[in-house]
Amino acid sequence: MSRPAIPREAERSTRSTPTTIRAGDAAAPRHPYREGMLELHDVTKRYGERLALDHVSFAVGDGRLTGFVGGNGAGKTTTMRIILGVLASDGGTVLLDGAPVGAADRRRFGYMPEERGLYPKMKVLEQTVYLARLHGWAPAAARANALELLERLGLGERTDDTIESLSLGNQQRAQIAAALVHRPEMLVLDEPFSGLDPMAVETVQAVLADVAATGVPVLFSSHQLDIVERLCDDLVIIAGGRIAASGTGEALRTQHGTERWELLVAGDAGWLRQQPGISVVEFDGGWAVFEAESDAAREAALTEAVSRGGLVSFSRERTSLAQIFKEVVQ
Ligand SMILES: Nc1ncnc2c1ncn2[C@@H]1O[C@H](COP(=O)(O)OP(=O)(O)OP(=O)(O)O)[C@@H](O)[C@H]1O
Repeated sequence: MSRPAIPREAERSTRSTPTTIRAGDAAAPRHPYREGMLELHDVTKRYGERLALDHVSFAVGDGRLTGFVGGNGAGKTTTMRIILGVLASDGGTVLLDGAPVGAADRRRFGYMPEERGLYPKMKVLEQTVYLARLHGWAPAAARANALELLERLGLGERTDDTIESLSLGNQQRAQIAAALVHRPEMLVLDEPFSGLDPMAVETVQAVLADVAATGVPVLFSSHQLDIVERLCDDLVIIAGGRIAASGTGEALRTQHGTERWELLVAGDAGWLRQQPGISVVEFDGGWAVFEAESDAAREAALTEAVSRGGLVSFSRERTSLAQIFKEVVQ
């Protein structure tokens, strides 16, 4: 995966970036555009008696948009805070390119926390530039990055407004700009799509896809399964502090999705309910979605539809993430 052509280190101020030595390669300083992945191994976290994370393991590959999905209280925020080092785990490891993630790595991460943290009285551009400067960017480059990003996120007209004067959706866009303005090498976003209107969702999706396309690993949590399904390369599903499933959408479909079939006939498809080995999941007049207990049962249903006449279509339904989610968390 190719990295952006922008010479980031050269554009930064003279503040030096700490050098990390790769495990197993004592002589080589870490390349600023690293390739590799973020990995969690057996990460465990307790809050008093409550076991919030129970041996959580998964990976976020370079250039992969990874959706982190789970119900309320499943452990997403806790996991993200541990990745970012704002919370200590009770066990397990977080690795970047095979080496434990340290403070120097984390300075190159981008993070959008659950509790949004911009200064309400500060102007949008001023705030965004300030955050880039905190990460070591020189003034002119910080301003150029901030302006480009704010424009892209639809805040080009609002750069001189204070954060508190923005609508909640626009504050959210500003928060996303804040997480991205220093061109992070790893991006972690807690619910970046919550509270966004459909146009803003599209804009943010495109921005995140572009960031991932430069080779950055991106992990984001969301309750909006349709967005996750559309956007993600990989998925991690967490339930009750344990990883219930992870992998590409296709792999999860193959492993977990119960096959469903969709039938459309010109008349009424009510007869399908009486078909042996068939269980109707959704029904509306001549349209039905059903599961078949065997290939023979499915073929018999199709034969019956043909013999009754008026068959319009018969196809396999693509398993939705919502369906997989229900299946793996129950
Ligand atoms: N500071 C805390 N003290 C005690 N328990 C906590 C604390 N933070 C989280 N928990 C508990 O740990 C579990 C995981 O919480 P977490 O916030 O990580 O879940 P989540 O998946 O992000 O949920 P949501 O989607 O609702 O934001 C929950 O049972 C929660 O109540």
